[in-house]
Amino acid sequence: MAAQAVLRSSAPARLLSGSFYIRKGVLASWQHYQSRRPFSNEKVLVELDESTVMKMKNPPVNSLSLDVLTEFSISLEKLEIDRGCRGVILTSAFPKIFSAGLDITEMCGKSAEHYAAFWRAVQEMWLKLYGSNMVTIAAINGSSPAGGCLMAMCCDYRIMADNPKFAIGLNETQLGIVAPFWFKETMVNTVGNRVTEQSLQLGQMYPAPDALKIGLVDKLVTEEKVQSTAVAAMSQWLAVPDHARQITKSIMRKPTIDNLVKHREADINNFVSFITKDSIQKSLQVYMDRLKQKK
Ligand SMILES: CCCCCCCCCCC/C=C/C(=O)SCCNC(=O)CCNC(=O)[C@H](O)C(C)(C)COP(=O)(O)OP(=O)(O)OC[C@H]1O[C@@H](n2cnc3c(N)ncnc32)[C@H](O)[C@@H]1OP(=O)(O)O
Repeated sequence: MAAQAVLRSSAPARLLSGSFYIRKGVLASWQHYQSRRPFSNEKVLVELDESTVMKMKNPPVNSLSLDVLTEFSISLEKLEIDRGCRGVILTSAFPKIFSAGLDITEMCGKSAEHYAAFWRAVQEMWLKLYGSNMVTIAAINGSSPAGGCLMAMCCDYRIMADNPKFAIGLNETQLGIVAPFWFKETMVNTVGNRVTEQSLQLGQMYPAPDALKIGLVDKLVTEEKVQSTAVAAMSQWLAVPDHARQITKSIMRKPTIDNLVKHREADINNFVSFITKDSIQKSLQVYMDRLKQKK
């Protein structure tokens, strides 16, 4: 129930409305006490050290299941209303994988109701992360296809491990599926229209050095330095006055966020009717089989 309540709230209220600050003020004292402690969730760890760090921990590859997405949105919401938290670093608890993207098993052989709930959770994660008032920095310590790339692109700044074996991109067409309009818009806002058009059609995954070249990530450092570099970048971003940075972020992102909010239900219906097609189910199954056979 709690998860559903959070999933129904909408992120733009955080980024775009003044009422957020009133709410923050009222709740500040107990929340400050509550949320300065690390949260012990199962699949999304929140560590409150030098910087606040959210670590995805869903073995083996941090696929984004309904559970993970729900836990992620709840954790981010908690941080969002915590006056003591102005920025968050998003990373993976596992070396070599940031996130394998959406959990393909959530999109195979399930009911239409399940697909609708799953897609709502994907949307909610995006609304909360893309619409966050906090400074968000992705510490990409491994590969990051599709939904993993989307999460990274939602952040304000991206640091990736400098290893050509790690790749990032929206590879949906390689699975026989289509990146929805708001994935596309997030990528356009990150790397521009031409690169997005080509990347999406080809389902292109970019090894880290190429990702830097096209601006999909902002900085490459050695694997060991990804997190410390994120902490250093965070202090730089936090040196800017919050109100000015937040309003600027809102000006940049509001049209994209509004577009999904406006078409949210239609987008869920589109997803359900797309994913329930026999041909799409077959494509996903073939892709999963191939993944399993590659060993
Ligand atoms: C009109 C238009 C309407 C549009 C409507 C919308 C249409 C739908 C939009 C859907 C958008 C989808 C977004 C996505 O994110 S889809 C997911 C894409 N992800 C991938 O392609 C990644 C696949 N995985 C990999 O490439 C590798 O696993 C990876 C590089 C991440 C790691 O490699 P590694 O060698 O370390 O690990 P394995 O490959 O051996 O994998 C270990 C086990 O994990 C399973 N696995 C991997 N990825 C996933 C996944 N995404 N979901 C579920 N399970 C996954 C893999 O099968 C292995 O399992 P077993 O150990 O059981 O074999």
